[in-house]
Amino acid sequence: MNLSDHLADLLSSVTPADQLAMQAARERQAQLTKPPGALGQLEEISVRLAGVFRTPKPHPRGVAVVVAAGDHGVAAEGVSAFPQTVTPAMVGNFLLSTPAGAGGAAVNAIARSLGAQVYVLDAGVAAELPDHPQLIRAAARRGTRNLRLESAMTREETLSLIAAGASVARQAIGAGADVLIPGEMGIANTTPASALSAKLLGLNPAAVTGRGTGVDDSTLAHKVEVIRDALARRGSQLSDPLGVLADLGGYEIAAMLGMMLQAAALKRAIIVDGFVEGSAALIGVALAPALRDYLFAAGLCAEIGHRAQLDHLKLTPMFDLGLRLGEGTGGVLAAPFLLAAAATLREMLTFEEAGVPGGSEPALAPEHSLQG
Ligand SMILES: O=C(O)c1ccc[n+]([C@@H]2O[C@H](COP(=O)([O-])O)[C@@H](O)[C@H]2O)c1
Ligand SMILES: Cc1cc2nc[nH]c2cc1C
Repeated sequence: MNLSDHLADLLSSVTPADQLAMQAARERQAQLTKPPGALGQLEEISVRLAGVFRTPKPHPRGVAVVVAAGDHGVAAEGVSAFPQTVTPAMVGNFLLSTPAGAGGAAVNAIARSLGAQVYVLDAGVAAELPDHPQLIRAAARRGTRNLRLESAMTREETLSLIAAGASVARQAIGAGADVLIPGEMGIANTTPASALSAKLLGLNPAAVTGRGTGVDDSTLAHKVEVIRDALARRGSQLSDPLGVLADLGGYEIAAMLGMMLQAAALKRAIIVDGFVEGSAALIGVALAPALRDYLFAAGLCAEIGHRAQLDHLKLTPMFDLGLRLGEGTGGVLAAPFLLAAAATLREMLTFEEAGVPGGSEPALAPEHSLQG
């Protein structure tokens, strides 16, 4: 199958969540031993999980994060607080042996603390990466082109990274993941993420461009100008979301999009971590609106454009810890909320089952009805 047929196939497999299972879950939530609504946001999460897993008693088990790494030609414009050499060095860090286990980065430590699997994908790092048995190679090119001046990626490269992301999602799901977290690492990637967000949301670049790794005021102003120039090229049209991604995106963003589409096609829950992940999700819902049913927002991240992304996606963040790291860290932190929400629906007893007074009266069967 060629790559564009592969994408068309994936898009047509992304179908809406199961409304009947959601309705049954809502009814069950109303009978569980707690005041109505007392589990707050966990209740809506549990109902949405019922829709994803197509049962009023969902039982998601494995959690996996895939860290896709890529470099960006636009780094040459001086839009990051860190040099591009940090990207391959961090890929090394994701894979390093440490006394605690594999990987010395935040995502490794957080994933270990919660029992989540970590996969590492070279989506297009600029430097040659040394071989490592756990490194999944998918680079179509060593870093994107400079999006200020030209299209960052070709359509073929974009399709190839979407397919690579889909493939690693199948691998993770095959190994037991029911909750998939796309994560990323790539110096300068908040610039493409901001450019994509400005374009897709129709917002002024200044409204969706933040400090990323922590750029100062003058670098932030320059970053906004770089994004304005990129948009002024008019290299793509909103009616062609794949073209927009190729024009303004990044290889790891395309890979995360592929992961999301594949996980949704296989009816798994997807946690969307931060601002860079959010930009992949915006392309995803433009291509396949039903993708939204499978997305769960982790926390609100510190990038100023994140709120606008989540509003567009109609997703509610689960916490606000001021995270601005990336790597899928917030997504991994959010996973226990999903597992716990599903457990309430699956394992809590109803008022009737537990013999607790105060539940709503079950509807009278017609043969017992006073008028019957
Ligand atoms: O996704 C986010 O919310 C996020 C917010 C701020 C920074 N990051 C990470 O920081 C890097 C991009 O920042 P920058 O300043 O180089 O564009 C990249 O490696 C991302 O993983 C990620
Ligand atoms: C050290 C470092 C680690 C990161 N992880 C994700 N983005 C990052 C950016 C930097 C600079």
